[in-house]
Amino acid sequence: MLSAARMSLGRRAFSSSARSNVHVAVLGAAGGIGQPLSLLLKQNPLVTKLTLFDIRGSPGVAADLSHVNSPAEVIGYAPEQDGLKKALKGAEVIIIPAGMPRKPGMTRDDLFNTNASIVRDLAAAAAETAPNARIGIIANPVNSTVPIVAEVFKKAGVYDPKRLFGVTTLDVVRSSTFLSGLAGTAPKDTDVPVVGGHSGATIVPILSQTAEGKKIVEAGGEGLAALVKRIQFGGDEVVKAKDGAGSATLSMAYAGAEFTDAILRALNGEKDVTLCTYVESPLYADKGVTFFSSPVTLGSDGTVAKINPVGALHPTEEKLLEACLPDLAKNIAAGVKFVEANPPQ
Ligand SMILES: NC(=O)C1=CN([C@@H]2O[C@H](COP(=O)(O)OP(=O)(O)OC[C@H]3O[C@@H](n4cnc5c(N)ncnc54)[C@H](O)[C@@H]3O)[C@@H](O)[C@H]2O)C=CC1
Ligand SMILES: O=C([O-])CC(=O)C(=O)O
Repeated sequence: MLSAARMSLGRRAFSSSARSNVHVAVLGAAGGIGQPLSLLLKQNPLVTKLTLFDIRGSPGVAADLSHVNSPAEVIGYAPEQDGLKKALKGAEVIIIPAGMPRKPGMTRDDLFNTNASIVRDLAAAAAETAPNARIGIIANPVNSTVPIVAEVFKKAGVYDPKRLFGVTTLDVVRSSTFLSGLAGTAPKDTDVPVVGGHSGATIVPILSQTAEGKKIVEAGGEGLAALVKRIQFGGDEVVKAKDGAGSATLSMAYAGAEFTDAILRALNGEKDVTLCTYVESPLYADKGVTFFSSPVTLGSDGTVAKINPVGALHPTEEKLLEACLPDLAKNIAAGVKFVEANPPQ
């Protein structure tokens, strides 16, 4: 079993010996997630340069953020005059929240038609201009958009699976919040690994691997079912409450900042930084699930060093995992097929 530090939540270790040259690019920076995420990254002392790109509004967001008195230089680029390339040039970490959010009644897969091509085109630009960057994909449906980026990078001949991540941190954040709320524990001490993918039944919280969660799993019944459902459908809860105005933005920005911070900390020399993230994975590849989220340990270059297995599961969690795999395999295949049929121009 892995240590409780696996999700790295609430454990910001800002070192005074921070590497002084980490350039982070945010694509989709003027959106509901992009703006607060960029604000949180501007506050991170491990970031020294922050470039913001969006099809609209990023120069304004950058001007605003540049008045915050933290070290990171912030520059916003519009699509004109090769703005995307300029935003990507020299980027070591690229975070992509560009894309349409859900409205009530939609599934994440309903976003595929719009977001697949947005992510494909941004990935093609990244493959050309910043092929060695670490890339975190927030845009939904994550289960498919991450394989899309992989296929685009393969076509460009620059794919390194160790550098590509799907951001599933919000599922870990939600699990920590919901479980600690029930157990009366401190959220920062309540780390729940969440494995699988990022939509409905593909989200598999492993509650039994925490002391508080184990009690709930062993008690079973409606209490367990309600907690698992809330974690798996936390996104729907926000979509419904926002009533047509989008999906989770602030909690996602927080989660995206935590995800990015994990990469920055690994780059800054912190050892054994481990977090659940959706990566190309051998764990269930024999079932067609070539991408899977499990606890991943980062190396000193902020890339995947070790993909850890899911660990011991309670029988109810084994069932959740069984239900996850076929859906995930379909979502991955859809992403691969999309790039085959619609290669980047
Ligand atoms: N991974 C996760 O856990 C989560 C993922 N999401 C997803 O994140 C995405 C963004 O959500 P929001 O920020 O709420 O949406 P939003 O609509 O507020 O912002 C999206 C931004 O992307 C920009 N954009 C669109 N096409 C672009 C392109 N080709 N290049 C650059 N920028 C482009 C838009 O101009 C807009 O500013 C959605 O797909 C949503 O489903 C949302 C919450 C959690
Ligand atoms: O639910 C959505 O569409 C946005 C999302 O991925 C989440 O909040 O987990």
